[in-house]
Amino acid sequence: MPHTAFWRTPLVRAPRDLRPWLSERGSLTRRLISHFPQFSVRVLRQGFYPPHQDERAILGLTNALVATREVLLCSAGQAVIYAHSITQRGSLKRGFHLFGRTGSRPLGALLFADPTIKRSALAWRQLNRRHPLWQQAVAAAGPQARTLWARRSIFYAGQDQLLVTEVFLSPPFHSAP
Ligand SMILES: C=C(O[C@@H]1C=C(C(=O)O)C=C[C@H]1O)C(=O)O
Repeated sequence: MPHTAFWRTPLVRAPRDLRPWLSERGSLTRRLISHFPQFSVRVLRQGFYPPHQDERAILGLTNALVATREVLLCSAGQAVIYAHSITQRGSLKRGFHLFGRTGSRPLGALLFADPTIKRSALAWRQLNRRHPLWQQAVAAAGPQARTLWARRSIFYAGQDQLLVTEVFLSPPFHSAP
């Protein structure tokens, strides 16, 4: 299943101010650093967890646990993005060997520093409270708008794939709940 399955909401539906963020093909981390003061990465969890159902279909996974990294990207201590990234266990020994050792450095800085790593097209959707990513964002960052814009794409290092999903939080990207 392509990563765009169920993630086909046209960008014109997004608030105008949010569109440049949703469509940024360069590093989102870099864009955040240039727009928001005191950028930091708060690692929520990094380890082996079951993938979400749609992630399993996208990466052709079995029920096995996948290497998972969940972070809040913050400005002055305020969460602005919830990011959820997964890759297969074997990829930690190959294309994404740095994934397990990223720590509180932004993953984007590593991905975009390597010219051999390629990125797929971006895909977008609005998440509501039934979606596990909306629930995880709320659990990590506190009350949120009823729907949140999110985007996802796959990074490729040879045969290895890393699926990165970024959820834009409120504030500053959405009005209050
Ligand atoms: C993919 C990027 O990396 C960002 C940083 C992440 C992290 O540190 O885990 C995760 C997703 C992104 O928001 C990027 O900067 O575009």
